[in-house]
Amino acid sequence: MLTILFLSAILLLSVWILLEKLKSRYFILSLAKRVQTEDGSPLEEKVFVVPGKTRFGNSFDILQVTPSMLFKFMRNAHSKSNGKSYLLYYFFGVMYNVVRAEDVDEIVQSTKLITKNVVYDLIRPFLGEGLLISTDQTWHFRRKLLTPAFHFNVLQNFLDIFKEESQKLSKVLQKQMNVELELKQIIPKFMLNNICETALGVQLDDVVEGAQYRKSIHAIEEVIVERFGNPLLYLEPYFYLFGSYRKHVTNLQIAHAFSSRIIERKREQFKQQQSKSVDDYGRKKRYAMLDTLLAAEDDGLIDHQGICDEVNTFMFEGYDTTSTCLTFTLLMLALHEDVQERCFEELQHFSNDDSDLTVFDYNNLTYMECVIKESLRLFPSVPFFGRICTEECVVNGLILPKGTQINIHAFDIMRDPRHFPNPSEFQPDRFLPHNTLNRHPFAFIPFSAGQRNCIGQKFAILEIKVMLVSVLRNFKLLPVTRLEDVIFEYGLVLRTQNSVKLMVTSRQQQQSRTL
Ligand code: HEM
Repeated sequence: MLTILFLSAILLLSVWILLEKLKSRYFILSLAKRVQTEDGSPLEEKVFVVPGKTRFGNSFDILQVTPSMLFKFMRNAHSKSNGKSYLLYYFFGVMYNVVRAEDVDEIVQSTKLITKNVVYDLIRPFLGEGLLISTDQTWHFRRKLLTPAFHFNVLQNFLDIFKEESQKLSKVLQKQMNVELELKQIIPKFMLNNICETALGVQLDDVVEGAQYRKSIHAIEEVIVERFGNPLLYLEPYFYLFGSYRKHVTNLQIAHAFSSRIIERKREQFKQQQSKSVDDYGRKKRYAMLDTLLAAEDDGLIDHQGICDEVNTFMFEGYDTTSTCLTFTLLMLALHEDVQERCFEELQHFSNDDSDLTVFDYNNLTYMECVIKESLRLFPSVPFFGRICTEECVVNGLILPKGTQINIHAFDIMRDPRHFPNPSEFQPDRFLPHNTLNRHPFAFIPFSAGQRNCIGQKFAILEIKVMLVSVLRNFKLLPVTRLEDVIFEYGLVLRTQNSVKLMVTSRQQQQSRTL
């Protein structure tokens, strides 16, 4: 009897020791491997582990949440972390959330960490293996192929198109002076026209077509966000049975049919112009984005599906991000009359006729650029971006198990008071050249950083400047939406639950009234 008791005690002790050992390596109830520190120091010294609501880690913390609840959940986790980057444990894996500029460096500079994480799997049916989502050789090859399509010389050719659209925008505003304007009903149309006519080289003369595309993108986004907030919907069969599967498929068809029609139209034009692959001086022509892809197709370097994926990626990336940026910049200008006036004054140093302005003139609008950057700092169109560890990797002194999801929260990083004192205040002067000298290189990352940074950032800044110049010359912006009433939410880009509104009034009338 004694022997049996003794043996049972030994067995229990062994099981207990084994479990303790396992517990230090694995989060048993989450079926996930734990993050360890490289130097064996306590994990809490390097990173904050967000306590879960149940014994299963954070697996049940964000089931069936709305996009705004999810946004709030992440901000709450950040506020609890005391400025440290933080870990969330889910079933089968861990998520490393980066909220410090100092922690960004090793991730974006790593040649191993270029694969996007599970969030992007939800976008894959829409954008396929386009530049945003693809990885390894496909990504390397396409990035190299498309980089020249964003060369300065190519951007220069886009200037007239941007100016034309900015004038169209001003005409629309002219008809709606002194009434409340909902910016999302106005801005996106012109930004979609811009990307279609520049990068893709096709004019959107059919207005209904563009409107339908924008509606379909919105519907696709709604479904993606619904899945994003409920991990069960990541599972295809569950999504098929209980999610908005039909809505997803119908709208994908509309969006893909739209981009296919654009490719077909351009293919016709391209065949006719193709005979001339050098310019008048005998130099190899630099093509805009879709021409580059069609030329590569001729050389057997990309297939039709590849072109579709890239066109979808560029149309989406090139229109929703810039619409969001312009919307928030206009809002901030309306709310800060002094900043608006300084921008207007800066314009007085340039020709009064927009058609005379060159790319160099737009580059020299230093203060306006500060305003755009400060708006992007506070309201980054892409509030976070992700990577996955395709193998175990050491980052910032942490051993991240294979499969770790990494999210870099630009939204939090760019509101870090160590790099931006009084971070909630709108202070464009922070970006004047002498004020940026000693700033951490990854404190301001609205376009991401490293090799997977935004290929279209120069395009975006030029485009937004051209639109702003035309608006500010003609109108004074007056506030309607107050910042304290804005409720942020996650979408494919940063969204607000309520509409962003402002009013415009004629600048000439205003001036004659004050004289
Ligand atoms: C204010 C406007 C914009 C912002 C804030 C922005 C931001 C970003 C960010 C943060 C990324 C990295 C995303 C990630 O890693 O998940 C990115 C990537 C990308 N952006 Fe932009 N973007 C803007 C405008 C544009 C425009 C105008 C275009 C095209 C004309 C464009 C095309 C792309 C593409 C193709 C990628 C993927 C690049 C790669 O992985 O190689 N973006 N952008």
